[in-house]
Amino acid sequence: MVIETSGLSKSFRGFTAVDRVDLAVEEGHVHALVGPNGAGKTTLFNLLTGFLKPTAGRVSMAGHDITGSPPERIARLGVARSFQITNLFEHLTLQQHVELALLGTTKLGHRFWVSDRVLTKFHDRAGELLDEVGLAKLRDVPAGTLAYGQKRALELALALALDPKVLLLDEPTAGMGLEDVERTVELVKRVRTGRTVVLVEHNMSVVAGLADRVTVLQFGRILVEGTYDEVRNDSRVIEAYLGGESAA
Ligand SMILES: Nc1ncnc2c1ncn2[C@@H]1O[C@H](COP(=O)(O)OP(=O)(O)OP(=O)(O)O)[C@@H](O)[C@H]1O
Repeated sequence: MVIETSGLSKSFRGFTAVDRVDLAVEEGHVHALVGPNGAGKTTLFNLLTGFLKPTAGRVSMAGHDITGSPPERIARLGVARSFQITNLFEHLTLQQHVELALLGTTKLGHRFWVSDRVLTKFHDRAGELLDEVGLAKLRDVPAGTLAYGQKRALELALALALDPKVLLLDEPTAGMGLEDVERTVELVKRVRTGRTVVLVEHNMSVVAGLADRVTVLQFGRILVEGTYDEVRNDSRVIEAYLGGESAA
């Protein structure tokens, strides 16, 4: 197992958002976390990446106990995360974004100033990564001019620049139109090779198309786990979603 949690819990002022979760993610799998709004998916994600510290329980990543470790240490173990909320520099080009991400993976990234010559070294690799996410043609435009789906693709390129063993995707298709959703599914299929992917995803056709394994959360707990076909026909899952809708 590349990711394992045991009894993982997170409470906010007495409210338990993640409740004794035992999650096991197999190496090479695309593992989806689904569940109705407020089920605890994002909180669990934040616990896996170190953005939140658990109230109880343990997390291990690639055999290392990372319980309570800061995000930087977890990232150094080969874990990269693509954020739901884009955090790009409007005026930097796509090429510059990826070059800086690549630079960040080296010791040079800690220097305040780096020569153009050094940046040039990353030029080719950045081009390859942009090509991988379908943005090669737009390499010289400022990120601020990109459409929403393209910004998400750029974010993925920035995560891939870290060459992660584990890629965590937080609602990669949120806010996308059908065409971008389909493109993103194809993209994830391409970049999953040699990696483990954990994704939080609301769109069930995306989950169906990508996930080897699905964990359904409800009220912070694991409700059901299995393949997509197993969980989609499970009466508890149907109930959880219908219950969520009627309450909304
Ligand atoms: N920082 C926080 N302080 C207090 N409560 C929080 C905090 N973060 C999350 N919660 C609560 O924990 C519960 C789980 O939230 P979380 O965002 O993890 O759910 P989710 O499954 O990701 O939902 P969604 O699908 O709507 O994104 C919610 O009831 C939320 O209000």
